Amino acid sequence: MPTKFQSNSHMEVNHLSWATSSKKVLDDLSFTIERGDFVGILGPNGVGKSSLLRCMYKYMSPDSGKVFLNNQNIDSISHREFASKVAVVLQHTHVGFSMTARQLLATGLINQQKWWQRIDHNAEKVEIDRVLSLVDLTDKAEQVFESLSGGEQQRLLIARALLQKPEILLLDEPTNHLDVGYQVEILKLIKSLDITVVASIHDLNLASAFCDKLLLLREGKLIKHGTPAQVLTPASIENIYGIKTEVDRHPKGTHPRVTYHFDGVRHAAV
Ligand SMILES: Nc1ncnc2c1ncn2[C@@H]1O[C@H](COP(=O)(O)OP(=O)(O)OP(=O)(O)O)[C@@H](O)[C@H]1O
Repeated sequence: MPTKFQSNSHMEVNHLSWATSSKKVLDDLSFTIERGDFVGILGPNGVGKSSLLRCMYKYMSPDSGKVFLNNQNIDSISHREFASKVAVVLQHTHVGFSMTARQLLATGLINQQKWWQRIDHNAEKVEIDRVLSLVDLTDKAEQVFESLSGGEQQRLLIARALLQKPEILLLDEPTNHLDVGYQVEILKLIKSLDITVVASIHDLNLASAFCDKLLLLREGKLIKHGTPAQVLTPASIENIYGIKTEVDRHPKGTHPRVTYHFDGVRHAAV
């Protein structure tokens, strides 16, 4: 059957499957990412979230199925053109040799330069200072990447992705390593960009508060896709994670709030 694109489709994953020699990791996944949506990918450890993202950013080819960007099969888009539209922030990024935060950010601008253009170092500096300030790392600009804390590295990599001015940002656990304050700050920042975002997230309450749509995976299959209220029900959470929860409305918003049951745990007296 030919793919029927939805009018607002920014990315489309169509019957995507991928397996290792011993395991079917992604099993016939189909969904549409609408333009401007912040989409969260949820599911237990090892369920295939990173593998799905890898297929979506052209790092890995699926065994079957297709991924479309602006209704164009990503296989037919050159890596350079793809990189000008889609930025990626991974969980573990190795920076091969010692680079300061500022030098690392400068590498994020290389893709945008055309060979006939002279590099405007002043404009580059202004742009780098802007994103350093956005992620609150101005005072770390001259520090070597490896000597930054895990959270600082994560924020710097997000800043580098923002320099690309992508239309789509794909993030693998962007809140990993971040303390609660920065988790909220980074998600607020990402949300304020007004671009399409797809991110794997473990924290159900943060996913509920920030995401427009959620994809819930189990054993490589898409179990639910919809708004946080449609996806985050006690039944689906118990089905996927095996824990009991209460789900009500967040008192400061309309999104679901998930409270975990800790049966059998003796809590401290108040
Ligand atoms: N290149 C590979 N070779 C062998 N197995 C792989 C490979 N890539 C992924 N896997 C396996 O596929 C499964 C899904 O891995 P993936 O990293 O996509 O899960 P995830 O949902 O992102 O997990 P987590 O939440 O722990 O980050 C895991 O069992 C993993 O070991």
